[in-house]
Amino acid sequence: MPKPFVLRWGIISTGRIANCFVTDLLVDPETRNVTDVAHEVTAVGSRSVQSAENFIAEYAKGDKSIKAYGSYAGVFADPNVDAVYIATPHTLHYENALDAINAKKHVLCEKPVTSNTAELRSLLAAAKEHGVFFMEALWTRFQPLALEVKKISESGVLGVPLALQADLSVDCHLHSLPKTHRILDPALGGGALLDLGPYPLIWAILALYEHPANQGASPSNVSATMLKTPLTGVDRNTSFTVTFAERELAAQAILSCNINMTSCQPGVIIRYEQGTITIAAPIYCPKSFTVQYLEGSKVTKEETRRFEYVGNGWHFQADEVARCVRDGKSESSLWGHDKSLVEMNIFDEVRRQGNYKLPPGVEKVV
Ligand SMILES: NC(=O)C1=CN([C@@H]2O[C@H](COP(=O)(O)OP(=O)(O)OC[C@H]3O[C@@H](n4cnc5c(N)ncnc54)[C@H](OP(=O)(O)O)[C@@H]3O)[C@@H](O)[C@H]2O)C=CC1
Ligand SMILES: O=C1OC[C@@H](O)[C@H](O)[C@H]1O
Repeated sequence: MPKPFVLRWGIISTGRIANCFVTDLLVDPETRNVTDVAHEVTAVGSRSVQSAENFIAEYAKGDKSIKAYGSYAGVFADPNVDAVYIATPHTLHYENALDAINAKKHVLCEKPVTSNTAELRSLLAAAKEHGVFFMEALWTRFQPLALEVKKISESGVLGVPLALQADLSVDCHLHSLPKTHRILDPALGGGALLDLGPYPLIWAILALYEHPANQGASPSNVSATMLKTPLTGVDRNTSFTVTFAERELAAQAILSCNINMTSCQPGVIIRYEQGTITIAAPIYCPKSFTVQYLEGSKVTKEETRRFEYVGNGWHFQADEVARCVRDGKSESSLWGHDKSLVEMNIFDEVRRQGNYKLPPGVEKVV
């Protein structure tokens, strides 16, 4: 068997999601039947070298070959790093990703990719100029369950999609959080929309935006409302509808995200002309979905599919990055630049309608 292409990763920051991502990176790809690509962590950068060292000890089994840096710049300059994974709070993604791109590193950047569309456009231009791969880490889109939902959705067995409802809610226990926590701090892009909004939206993008009948059209309308927490003024409860009606498709997504309650089941309902697909919460990493075939309101058949693998689902996006880098691609065909742009355009509009302005100077490009 030919040797797998090995992507050498540098990790930026040592917080919660960086831990999760590295733990999954170190799962043997053969456990998910992947033999063409593999991953190696070669550097970890933190604001404190002690944190980087602790991170390597705890999450990378103390591997002495991994370099610990007390800055992010050290990782960007390291010749043994091919791709950088950025896991800092939302409003830092732009400057961290730009530094990585300027150092000619491929980039996988956590969601939401930037604070706004203008920052994203600036990053895409820089990635093009430096000839590097760039992708938002919308991990859900690469999970086997999502690939299967897309296949059924576009096979035509249920007809075309008409409507979609999706919610992601997490009880963040707001009153116990310090106001400087990234969920509450407006300077870090706090609130429900930027943190949780990508997940209901990813299902709308998969089922509606990507549907062949939509022919790649951007939404024709976005309507939104926000309730803010009096603690710091960030959005606590956000609802938005996204309409796709520019081409052959005429469908609406009703989406919501909340940071003061837990999710309900099912997390996503996609309604087609002749059936429904319901996806179990949590919608960022669902483990099952059910297809109901309908004749009128009568259910004629029902099938539930369940998914299991070693690890927690963050490794599928890493495999995609490795394949794209190996193949010299500038973007993924599963979650390409156009989809991040659709997302950020929608978020800009939702924040505009919800009158949620980030503090002056937080958005680096406007
Ligand atoms: N895909 C997914 O499932 C998830 C994605 N995320 C995304 O990942 C990003 C990080 O979230 P999460 O890991 O939960 O956050 P954490 O607060 O746990 O970690 C963020 C890390 O960023 C670094 N950092 C740099 N500057 C700052 C600053 N001013 N304030 C706080 N931290 C700073 C710190 O690392 P250091 O000190 O080492 O430099 C810190 O540990 C967010 O954008 C979020 O949307 C989050 C959770 C799940
Ligand atoms: O991406 C995420 O998914 C799970 C949430 O708990 C977390 O806050 C968010 O960043």
